[in-house]
Amino acid sequence: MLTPTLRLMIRLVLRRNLQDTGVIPKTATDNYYLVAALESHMSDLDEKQLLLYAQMANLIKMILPSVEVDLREITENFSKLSCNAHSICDDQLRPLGTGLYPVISIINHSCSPNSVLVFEGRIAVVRAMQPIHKGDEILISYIEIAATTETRQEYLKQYFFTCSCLRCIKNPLEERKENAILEGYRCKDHKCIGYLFYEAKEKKFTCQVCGLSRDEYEINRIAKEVSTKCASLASTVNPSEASLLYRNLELLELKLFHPHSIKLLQTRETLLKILMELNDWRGALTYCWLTIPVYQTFSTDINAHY
Ligand SMILES: C[S@@+](CC[C@H](N)C(=O)[O-])C[C@H]1O[C@@H](n2cnc3c(N)ncnc32)[C@H](O)[C@@H]1O
Repeated sequence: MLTPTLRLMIRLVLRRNLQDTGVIPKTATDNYYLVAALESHMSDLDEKQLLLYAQMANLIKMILPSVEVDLREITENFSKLSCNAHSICDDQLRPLGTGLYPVISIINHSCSPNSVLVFEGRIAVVRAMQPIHKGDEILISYIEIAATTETRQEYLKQYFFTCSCLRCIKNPLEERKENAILEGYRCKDHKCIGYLFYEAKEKKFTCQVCGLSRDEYEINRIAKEVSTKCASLASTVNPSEASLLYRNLELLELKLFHPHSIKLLQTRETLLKILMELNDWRGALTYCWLTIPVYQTFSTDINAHY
């Protein structure tokens, strides 16, 4: 089966061919489709990526033997596609394919964006997530924003730039705070959403908001239970059974992780998908609401929340 990117590339090659032979007219946006960004990025591609693109270009030559195919141009275009195309998802967030939208392609990235790209069918819609003042740049995130700076920079390598948004250039203390929320533990007082720093000398994790501590032994014990539960989930295929097991995992993770941690978010997002599969829309909506505060935290100033 052809990948969405390959299918899109075949359509672009055929379109270009039909235009070059005068069968269909050229349009004003044609040149824009694959020139946005990446003109200088070919030299940045690592060998493995270049080889993959070259192999895919060869595949197109085999699929379209009667069409004149410029291998270098197609290799370059694959690379441009990877920077400019977007995955189209349905309203249940299932990937439907890949789309190239000339106007959307000019929107830059931020790890704390003011807008989000969503799809209504095949129509791409950019929605503001907060008031945007006249003259402000509209920014979306190309990647999952519930991730540490290190992980986000890793994800962004495929777009050939180093992000320097406010979230990426914060000071070491702010960085530690964000990591303690995303990958750390929750406060002993479940009403407090403070973040915990590890104190090696005393082998304890102390909440930086209320001052309560959790000892390392207790944390390790629950962490072990969580990983045992996660391992037992791998063999589950039945959605009803999976929903029960994931709810148990969620309850256990709630005792361990920060309420806005990536681990808890992932468990809740999995539960959301399972509940949609079970047509339990009320349950799915509840989990949808539970994921929102995590994203709110990172699309605005983190200090406003903790
Ligand atoms: C979809 S295009 C965005 C539009 C592009 N800046 C342009 O002028 O056509 C993606 C490319 O834009 C650049 N880009 C996007 N966001 C950026 C950011 N926050 N900092 C630096 N470069 C960025 C990168 O080169 C990336 O590969």
